[in-house]
Amino acid sequence: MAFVTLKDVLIKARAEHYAVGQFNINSVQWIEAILKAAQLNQSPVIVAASDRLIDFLGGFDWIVLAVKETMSRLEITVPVVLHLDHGQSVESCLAAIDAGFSSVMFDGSHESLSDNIRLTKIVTDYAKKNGVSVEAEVGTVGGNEDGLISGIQYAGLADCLRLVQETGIDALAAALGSVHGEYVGKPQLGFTEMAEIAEECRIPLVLHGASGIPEADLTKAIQLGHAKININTEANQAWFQSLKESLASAPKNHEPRLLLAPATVAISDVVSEKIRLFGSAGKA
Ligand SMILES: O=C(O)C[C@@H](O)[C@H](O)C(=O)COP(=O)(O)O
Ligand SMILES: [Zn+2]
Repeated sequence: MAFVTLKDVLIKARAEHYAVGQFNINSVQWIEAILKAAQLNQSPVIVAASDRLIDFLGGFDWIVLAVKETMSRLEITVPVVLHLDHGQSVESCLAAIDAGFSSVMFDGSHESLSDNIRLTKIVTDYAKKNGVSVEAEVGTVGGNEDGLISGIQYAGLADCLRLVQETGIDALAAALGSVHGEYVGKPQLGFTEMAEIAEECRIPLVLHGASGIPEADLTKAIQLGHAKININTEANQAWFQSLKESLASAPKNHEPRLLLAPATVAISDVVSEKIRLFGSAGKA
């Protein structure tokens, strides 16, 4: 079964005010867990590999093969996007496209706006020729380093408009106060700016760093135009918690399958919960 693109799933999601979840893979276990949850809930899904983990995961070709094989083995019928998350260079994005990813994010958020636009445009030109969708970012999503939140830089409307209009991207990650990893304190999302950017840019918005954001804020973000929501940390925390419980309950067990099978179910449960919250269940 072929992968679909962000455009295939996000335009409908934005129009009908739900969001499609992006769930990151951290090993083959995650692939199975995410696909099973999407199929169970009859939801479109975005399976993402973060650029920083491509080598750890076995490389672009292996990831494409592994996701396709798992879809076939599990008889997955729901729409699946295979997305490169936080592509760190033009070269990475082109390599992902050549390997068969159906979508890429070019993360030029640390570049000047003009370089971000210039590099994103190289990616969109190549992606369009290959029928692949592109996400790009303006502003900076914060990070949690040793319990300190830093690096949040809110996206401005004028910058968002330029990036969208000058590159032809399919989805826009406008950083509006969210943070990758665990939050310290309450997230401060810029809802006023969000409404304005969604209204003016007219393309689906992407929310990075969605783990730990209260449900009401996520629902509001969806109503205001977010059609793609990224979750990684909460699935990893569920995996870790399950693994700790397995180790504690049978400390002499060294059989990986017995330790990891419950953890796969724990990931799946988080994905199912998010799919229902985002309103994409039954939208496949
Ligand atoms: O950790 C990664 O490399 C992927 C994440 O940045 C992902 O794009 C994301 O935004 C998820 O955020 P989280 O749920 O706060 O981990
Ligand atoms: Zn992210």
